[in-house]
Amino acid sequence: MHTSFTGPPAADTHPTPATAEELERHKAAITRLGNELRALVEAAVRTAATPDTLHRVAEGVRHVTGQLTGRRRARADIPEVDEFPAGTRIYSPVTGAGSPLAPPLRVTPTDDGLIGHCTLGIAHEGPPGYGHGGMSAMLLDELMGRACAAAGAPGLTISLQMRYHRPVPLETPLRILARVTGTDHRKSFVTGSITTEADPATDLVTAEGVFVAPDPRRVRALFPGLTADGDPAGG
Ligand SMILES: CCCCCCCCCCCCCCCC(=O)SCCNC(=O)CCNC(=O)[C@H](O)C(C)(C)COP(=O)(O)OP(=O)(O)OC[C@H]1O[C@@H](n2cnc3c(N)ncnc32)[C@H](O)[C@@H]1OP(=O)(O)O
Repeated sequence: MHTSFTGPPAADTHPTPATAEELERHKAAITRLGNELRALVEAAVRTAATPDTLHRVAEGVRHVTGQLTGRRRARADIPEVDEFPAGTRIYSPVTGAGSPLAPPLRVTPTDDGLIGHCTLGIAHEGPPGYGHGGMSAMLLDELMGRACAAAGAPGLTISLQMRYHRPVPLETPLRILARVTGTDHRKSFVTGSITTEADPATDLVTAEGVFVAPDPRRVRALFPGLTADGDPAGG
């Protein structure tokens, strides 16, 4: 068992999945809820409904929220369905299928790094019709961090320099690239870019980052949810 929970177990909660099949079922259910929540967020920030309707919907959402607060993971616990640090982070605000905050970014390897695909919605808006600059930074920070992990040196961002060349259009398929360009002991130097799928030659945003693999003696203190061999801890 990987994940620990706080609070009393509720009768309507599923026992912690143990088999690969149960994990897949759990991931599918998390993903389905994430899809519905993303649709709700998008509808909520786009709607022109009346105040009465908004109050009625808010009441319904409060009721739904109450169904998910019985059995919860603690702050530092790593969900059982996750592969930390290089793989699935199902509640990541960038790549997580289960997070209503995530576009989500779909990541695949390239010859020399990673490529990500996503489409930003109106919930990610900065200037009218365009993506928030913080969203661009979040997409790049995540993919650049994942590129370090894919290259065998998972690390945390110590510096991220952003250049915003052109606004990033909403509701337009995007292409995000990340590549490790060099290393120095525990530091990795990484570049990244955002373009549209339709025009991959025109950089909208570029970034340069430095990531540091934490001192191994600090990893347990930083991530108490990991065991000594780097797997999520039991709980
Ligand atoms: C199994 C293990 C997995 C672990 C890896 C998990 C990765 C999981 C990936 C999730 C996917 C990505 C997600 C998106 C990326 C985020 O969003 S990360 C969140 C934002 N970043 C942070 O919160 C990092 C905050 N900073 C820190 O906690 C500490 O600086 C660190 C990164 C743990 C390094 O601490 P440390 O291991 O004690 O390093 P230390 O020995 O002090 O320094 C090593 C070198 O780095 C330099 N350095 C260290 N920190 C800094 C700094 N803040 N500023 C400037 N230079 C610095 C030092 O000067 C030193 O350089 P040299 O003297 O060798 O030239």
